[in-house]
Amino acid sequence: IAVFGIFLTFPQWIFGAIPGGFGDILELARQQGKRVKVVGGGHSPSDIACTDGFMIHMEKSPTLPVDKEKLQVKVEAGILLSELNLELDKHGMALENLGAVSEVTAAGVIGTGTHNTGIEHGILPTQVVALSLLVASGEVLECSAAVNAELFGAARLHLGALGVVLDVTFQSRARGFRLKVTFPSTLTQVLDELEEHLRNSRYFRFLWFPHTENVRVIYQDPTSQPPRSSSSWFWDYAVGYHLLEFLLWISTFFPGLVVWINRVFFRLLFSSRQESVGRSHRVLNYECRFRQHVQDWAIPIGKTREALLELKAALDGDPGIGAHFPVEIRFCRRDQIPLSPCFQRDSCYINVIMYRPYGREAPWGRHCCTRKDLEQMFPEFPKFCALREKLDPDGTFLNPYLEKVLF
Ligand SMILES: Cc1cc2nc3c(=O)[nH]c(=O)nc-3n(C[C@H](O)[C@H](O)[C@H](O)COP(=O)(O)OP(=O)(O)OC[C@H]3O[C@@H](n4cnc5c(N)ncnc54)[C@H](O)[C@@H]3O)c2cc1C
Ligand SMILES: O=C1O[C@H]([C@@H](O)CO)C(O)=C1O
Repeated sequence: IAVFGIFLTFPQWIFGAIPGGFGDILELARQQGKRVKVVGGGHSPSDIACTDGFMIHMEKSPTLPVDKEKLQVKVEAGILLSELNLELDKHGMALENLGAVSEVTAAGVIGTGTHNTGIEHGILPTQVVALSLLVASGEVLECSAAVNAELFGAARLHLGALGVVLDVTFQSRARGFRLKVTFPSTLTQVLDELEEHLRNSRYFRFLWFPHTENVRVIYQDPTSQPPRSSSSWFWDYAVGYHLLEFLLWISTFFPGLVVWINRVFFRLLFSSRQESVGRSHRVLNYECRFRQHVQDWAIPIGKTREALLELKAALDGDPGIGAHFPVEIRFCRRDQIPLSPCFQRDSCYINVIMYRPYGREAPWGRHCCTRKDLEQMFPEFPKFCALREKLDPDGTFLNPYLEKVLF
């Protein structure tokens, strides 16, 4: 938490009652030469939301109007998706897609471009149809495809760099159930059958178990079937969480154990076909277990086979590396959001994890992308930077992370 920061936990409506609201904070920060960051659920596995200036935290915000005709809902920026899921459920609605966890906020998920999987679906920011943004000048700008369209595009994946998102309007869908089907395969087979899997399921992803050929295929599509569960506390938690954490902790002293953990746990927990039916948001969210480092890379979908076989060869070629399972492979449809990893191309996401059993540090590298790299990866990056500089010439919303990595 910032040393000099003011940790403001008032929901926006309190600030709305104070003349100027968040605008006063910007003014105060300006007078004290401080910068301002907004934190959502604090779930980004990086320093992107950190600051030594003022930190604004909006929470427990009520939802605003639901448009049942258009199936749209306007929410305050700080609402957790876990709260929104329940609110929408009351209205017979649900978000089209969600990341692995819902303890994240409406403005946070468009801060970093949260995604799940589904080649017919984009990343979560593509579900946003409007938002309002308090910019450094103190002005509140309404943004949508029709109003301030260029800023709307940039603000749908804003990195916390454009201002304070005050509210977000999501396009949702009718609520329903999803059938989750999981079954074993091999890396070679799933890569050979990739097109077929992408046709078989609109929400297809798979988990590869490093140092093995083993893969767990997952389909999680809407269904009219009634709810049924396949979970078992013993296998999912006693073995799949607590025993795994203990064995990974042992492996921090004996790294050669990781290969065996990947093999044995695949056999124990992931080598049979399973089916279950649950509420959409419950199936899309999943158990992420204990503390971990994560890096999620997006590549052109056509490079999926090449990238994974290269990753496998690198691991097989270096017996000193013990890579934890799973490497999670997901797919998202192209979009027109300037800083989206799916900008104008269908993408494959490769999510690499390294658990930290009982908090014990694990060997982990940070991504080393610089502005130069990002200008190559994101054609619209210079335009985003120019827009950011125009809106916030004094860098009020910057922090060391954004300056090091982006600007
Ligand atoms: C267990 C776990 C599982 C995850 N699973 C997935 C997954 O499946 N897919 C995926 O893509 N990601 C996943 N993530 C990453 C997560 O979805 C993103 O990091 C997301 O941005 C976190 O949302 P948050 O509300 O916690 O935002 P924070 O981390 O608090 O902030 C994210 C960014 O948004 C900015 N911000 C937040 N609120 C505002 C606001 N009101 N105005 C302006 N800027 C704001 C912050 O300054 C920061 O730059 C996971 C993370 C964890 C910890
Ligand atoms: O950051 C992330 O964390 C989860 C998962 O790796 C947690 O175990 C996920 O899918 C992300 O993109």
